[in-house]
Amino acid sequence: MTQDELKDAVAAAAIDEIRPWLERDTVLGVGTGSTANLFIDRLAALRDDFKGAVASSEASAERLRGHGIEVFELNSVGTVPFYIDGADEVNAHLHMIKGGGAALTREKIVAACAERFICIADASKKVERLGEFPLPVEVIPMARSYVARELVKLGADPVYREGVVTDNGNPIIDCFEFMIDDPVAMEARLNAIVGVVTNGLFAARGADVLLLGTEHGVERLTPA
Ligand SMILES: O=C(CO)[C@H](O)[C@H](O)COP(=O)(O)O
Repeated sequence: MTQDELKDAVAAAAIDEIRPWLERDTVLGVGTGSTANLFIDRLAALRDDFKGAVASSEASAERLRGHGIEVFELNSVGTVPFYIDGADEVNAHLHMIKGGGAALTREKIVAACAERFICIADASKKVERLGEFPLPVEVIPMARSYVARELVKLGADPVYREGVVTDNGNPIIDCFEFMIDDPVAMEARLNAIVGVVTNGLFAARGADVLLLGTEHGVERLTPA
């Protein structure tokens, strides 16, 4: 199977996971990226079975609306029963690196408001130790150089993501050569650097369920 077929298989599995719980007033949290896009496309068939969605990016909001799914502001919704999103890396504890698509801040906010985070990913995303994928850090523009120097002190090789501005108007720094032994501690450490808006470690609030697309079918994993 191709990677895209594995992504579509987990998108379908996520639909099966949430379908029994959908009610006419349900507002879902929906993530960003190619796997989330496949989920959105499949969600279109159920659009009359739930109320709408909160999106973690302008791109996902536009895709949802394109399918006739109403998009709500998070502030008007409060909590969502499910947040469904992909990941760049995920470990056995269902800690993740996210933000490859630069949507990490809104993803983390919607995830924080979700009763359950369902991570959908193809098998290439499952790792023993997080960090092979460069960790994204969204920063306030004027703090970019300062934050980069602090990241060097922590052992990272920070690289400014040229030409990328987040939906919040901020730049991204990607941390290369930065293997992470304790994702919960490192997430908090990075958050403490002045000028950091969000870092792409989703560990304090990891996923509750991982639907992992493998050659042998979709595996349903919960945190080790
Ligand atoms: O965090 C993300 C976007 O900011 C995505 O979830 C992550 O990059 C995975 O993307 P894809 O499903 O395209 O592999």
